[in-house]
Amino acid sequence: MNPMQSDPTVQPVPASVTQRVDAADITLSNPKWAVIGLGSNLGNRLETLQGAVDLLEDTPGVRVKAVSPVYETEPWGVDSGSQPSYFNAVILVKTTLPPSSLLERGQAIEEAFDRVREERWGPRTIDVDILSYADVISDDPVLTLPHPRAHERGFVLAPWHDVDPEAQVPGRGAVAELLGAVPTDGVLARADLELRLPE
Ligand SMILES: Nc1ncnc2c1ncn2[C@@H]1O[C@H](COP(=O)(O)OP(=O)(O)OP(=O)(O)O)[C@@H](O)[C@H]1O
Ligand SMILES: Nc1nc2c(c(=O)[nH]1)N=C(CO)CN2
Repeated sequence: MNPMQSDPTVQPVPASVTQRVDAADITLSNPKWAVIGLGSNLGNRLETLQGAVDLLEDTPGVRVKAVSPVYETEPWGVDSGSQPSYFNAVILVKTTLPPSSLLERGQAIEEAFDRVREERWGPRTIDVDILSYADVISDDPVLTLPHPRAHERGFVLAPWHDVDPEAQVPGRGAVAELLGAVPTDGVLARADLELRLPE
């Protein structure tokens, strides 16, 4: 058979499919900045934070671009003295993943560190929060963007400001301004510790 002859069994690709493929191509060639908050108050907290950074970097479509200093912080939202102190950090990633896939990956990382959910704001080996994704604003309870409590938490705003002094919390204002308006006693930089930026 002449290979140049058209194959009658091949159907034309519907326009809707072409559009979806084109849209996916645009996402792939147009990575977005996302900001991720990490917290740990059980086990080897520094090793766990580093493990989460490394697992994010190992994720296809995610590149870790910056890591904040490590903070040791008093547990927020619970009775003082009822839980061990946290290590918190904030990282900046560039990603071609959509927000829902980034959330899923964060939750898979929590599971990899055997995180258990028993009580609200209970102690945990690792918490991976999506603090912001580009300038997206969404009140979907499965993935609220920006994170609904980021703007009122010193343990989030202090490391976020360190890693990106010009950052904005979409719809809420500049991280620098918000940081000036929240209590930061019990939010201490641990200059003796640091996270490695994956190569
Ligand atoms: N921006 C977000 N980042 C991570 N999870 C989110 C976000 N918005 C909504 N969620 C949802 O919140 C649910 C509960 O998350 P999680 O158990 O980590 O809460 P928490 O860390 O204890 O508390 P907080 O949300 O106050 O930090 C998740 O199942 C997830 O679907
Ligand atoms: N200091 C501190 N307190 C918290 C933290 C956290 O990461 N650090 N996370 C919480 C639920 O996400 C609740 N309280």
